[in-house]
Amino acid sequence: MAAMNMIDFQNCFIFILLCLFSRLCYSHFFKKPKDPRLHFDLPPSPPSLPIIGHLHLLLSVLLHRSLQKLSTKYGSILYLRVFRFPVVLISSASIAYEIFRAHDLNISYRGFTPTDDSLFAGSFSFISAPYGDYWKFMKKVLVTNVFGPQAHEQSRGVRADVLERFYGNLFDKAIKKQSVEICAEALKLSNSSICKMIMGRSCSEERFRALATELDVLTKKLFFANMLRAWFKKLVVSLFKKETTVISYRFDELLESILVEHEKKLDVHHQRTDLMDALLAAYRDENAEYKITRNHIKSIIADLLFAGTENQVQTIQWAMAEIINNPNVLERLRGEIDSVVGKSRLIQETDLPKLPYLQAVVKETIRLHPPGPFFLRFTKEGCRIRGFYVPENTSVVVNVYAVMRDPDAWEDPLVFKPERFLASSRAEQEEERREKEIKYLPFGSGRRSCPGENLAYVIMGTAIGVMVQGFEWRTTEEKINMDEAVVGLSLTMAHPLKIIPVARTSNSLTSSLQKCL
Ligand code: HEM
Repeated sequence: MAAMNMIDFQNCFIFILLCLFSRLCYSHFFKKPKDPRLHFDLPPSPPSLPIIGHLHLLLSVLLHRSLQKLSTKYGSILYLRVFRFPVVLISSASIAYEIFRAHDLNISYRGFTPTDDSLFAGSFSFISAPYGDYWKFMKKVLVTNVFGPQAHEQSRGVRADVLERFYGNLFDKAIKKQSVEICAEALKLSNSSICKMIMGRSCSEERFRALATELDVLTKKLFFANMLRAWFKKLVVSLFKKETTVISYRFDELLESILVEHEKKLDVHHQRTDLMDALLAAYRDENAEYKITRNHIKSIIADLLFAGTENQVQTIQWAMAEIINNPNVLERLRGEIDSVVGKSRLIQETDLPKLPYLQAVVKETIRLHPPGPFFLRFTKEGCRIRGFYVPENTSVVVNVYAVMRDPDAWEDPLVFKPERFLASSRAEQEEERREKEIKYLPFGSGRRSCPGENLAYVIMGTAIGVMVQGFEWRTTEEKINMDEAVVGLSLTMAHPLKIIPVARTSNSLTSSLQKCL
């Protein structure tokens, strides 16, 4: 009898558990939330599936293209639902302009859930930080020590050195008649420039590349997790916690040793020479505006390495592919460089203002092939965009790829046409600046836009300039295959560019560069 009672009790307990579980599932997945459309005028929405909403539309390898097709069919502002979590997708230049004009502060947060002790997307990260005291303090430190005009001027020699080595490597390969993997060479250049500017030394590219690739993939997962909310988001993020911790630990190990080196150097020489020194000084300053920790220092360095390297690598690769596929562009570009710089010394940063066509080639490359095809923000409060209501805590995804191929904003949007960025008169330049603000968003917009834009133009411009000035390029195919692939969140070439340099001069141009510096 006792045993029977026990079984009854167990069954009853299981039954109650099942009821509770079904109720939870029902209320989470099936019960309709109070339909906000009854109260608000939400943006249009494509047909969705039960439970998952529009999730199936986001499961695409070339997501930027699937979303672009979706917006062509249903509209430039769309309301999507991932389970019950709202996402607003923006795909036109004019709407993107409107949200940054009218709602910049409201969407100045990326909505990342801090993964506590991690250097990435954690509570120490500058990129993930909400717009507030920490972000403002760090932005000031970054402008003073890396991105501002004075800091830029001071680090010019470092970049010239790296550029010279970049040319030297290519020249070496040309002599040995070896092919060049553009991504690998561009990574050395980009990584060394950024590392030397912020830490006064370079890091091992192999080690960095391995970490950056892992991090890129992880970021994609966190990016999607961040479109979700509350406990569900925490659950998804916790699934990647181990991965995040492992990558973070490896970066931490690398950066802690460099930090210790800097501490020793500062104790002996008392002289600040790079960003890490400035951050250490702030860390030791009792009266600093914001009290930062060692983790803040390592996290911002990791942020800069991550945000500043791969984007440039991909742009340099796409630019060379476009230049080789468009012989008329190559001819005009080389003509401009030869006439301004000549053939006896290597191009340098200070030549760039006199090379408008080179600048236009870089801009047009990023327009057609933005390395980050979309970026994510979060609404803090409900707001109206184009007359539609966008509720609070909605993920706002701007499809930059679609915006910069928007046929309403760009003439021949699919054609590689650097001339579109050439402005002859001052009035035209002003017009171009205004237009650019509206429809050219590869670096984002508003207060959370990319602080590295000018620096990136200089590093990429001189790198592309060197490749065009110093070498002819041979390929095995008649036309370079421009198919796209996405690695992590970066838009890259499906068939990495491998080309053979032939030096245009029998002697290296670098010794003459040294005389100029
Ligand atoms: C081709 C080169 C680059 C591209 C296309 C690019 C693009 C972007 C984009 C789209 C954003 C997000 C903007 C937004 O949310 O509105 C961003 C943010 C950021 N980028 Fe870049 N970037 C490039 C190079 C760099 C470089 C060289 C650095 C630094 C060394 C850098 C550092 C950052 C940082 C720190 C942020 C976060 C800003 C914040 O949260 O306030 N980027 N970048």
